[in-house]
Amino acid sequence: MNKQQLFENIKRKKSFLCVGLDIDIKKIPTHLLNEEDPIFAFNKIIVDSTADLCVAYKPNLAFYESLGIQGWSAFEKTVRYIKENYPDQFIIADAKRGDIGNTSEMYARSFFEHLDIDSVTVAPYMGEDSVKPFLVYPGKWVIVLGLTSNKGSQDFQFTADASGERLFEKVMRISQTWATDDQMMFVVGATQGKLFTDVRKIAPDHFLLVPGVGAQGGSLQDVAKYGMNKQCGLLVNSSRGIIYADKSENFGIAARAESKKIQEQMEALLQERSLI
Ligand SMILES: O=c1ccn([C@@H]2O[C@H](COP(=O)(O)O)[C@@H](O)[C@H]2O)c(=O)[nH]1
Repeated sequence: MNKQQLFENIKRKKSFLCVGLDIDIKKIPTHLLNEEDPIFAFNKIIVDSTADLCVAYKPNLAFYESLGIQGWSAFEKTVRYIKENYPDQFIIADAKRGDIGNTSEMYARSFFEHLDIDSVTVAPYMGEDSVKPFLVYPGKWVIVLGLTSNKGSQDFQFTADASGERLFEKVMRISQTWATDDQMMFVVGATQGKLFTDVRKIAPDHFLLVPGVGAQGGSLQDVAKYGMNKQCGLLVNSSRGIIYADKSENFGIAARAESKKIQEQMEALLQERSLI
């Protein structure tokens, strides 16, 4: 999927919502524990309940890997289920990979060849040769950590060099020279509010993956105000706020209601900017 196709999906669905599939076996309704694959059973209901309201799904690998083979199998089944039943969805493997070149090649092979996922998040700390192996797959995306949503983003990402350029700015300025904006996005946390203005000075045309609304308290309105561009340019993720909106057997209905609430706000924001 390229940038224009992603934008077309956003306009058609009036939504730039990404539903985060961060499934903790300790938090899913207990009746599902009788299923052969409780995590997949949970995901199937979440996906079927939300697919018309979002344009992307983001399973975070940590939640699957924590369960060993069973978790990885649930992850693969979930990806295949989405691809077969909702082929217009953009799938993000939130794995935050990145290593020396030959190792990154294996990570890329796993997500882009074995699973044919649309994109993977990558930590850029190890530099160009750690990111490039992900960029040789036509139509696939690398999502580079830019300015993260957590408190610890303050520890390194705001450190400025002698010219005043902050680390997150340097990361985004340099890494975008490795790929086109049809292959690379950046992660920018919803909790960063007004700083989206600074991000847009460096990356005016890139899509941004924006985690941090919902459970982390980031403001969708601020993200749109400071971060939206002429192709929307935003995939805003909510994980816990949607998947655990209700912990009973009605969790699918509640996930849908929560997604609908966010989608309606997104529709209004897209309308305000005359993008739909
Ligand atoms: O800066 C970042 C980068 C990644 N994440 C991930 O996004 C989701 C957020 O989940 P919520 O439950 O909606 O808070 C999760 O997978 C994080 O690992 C992030 O939050 N911030």
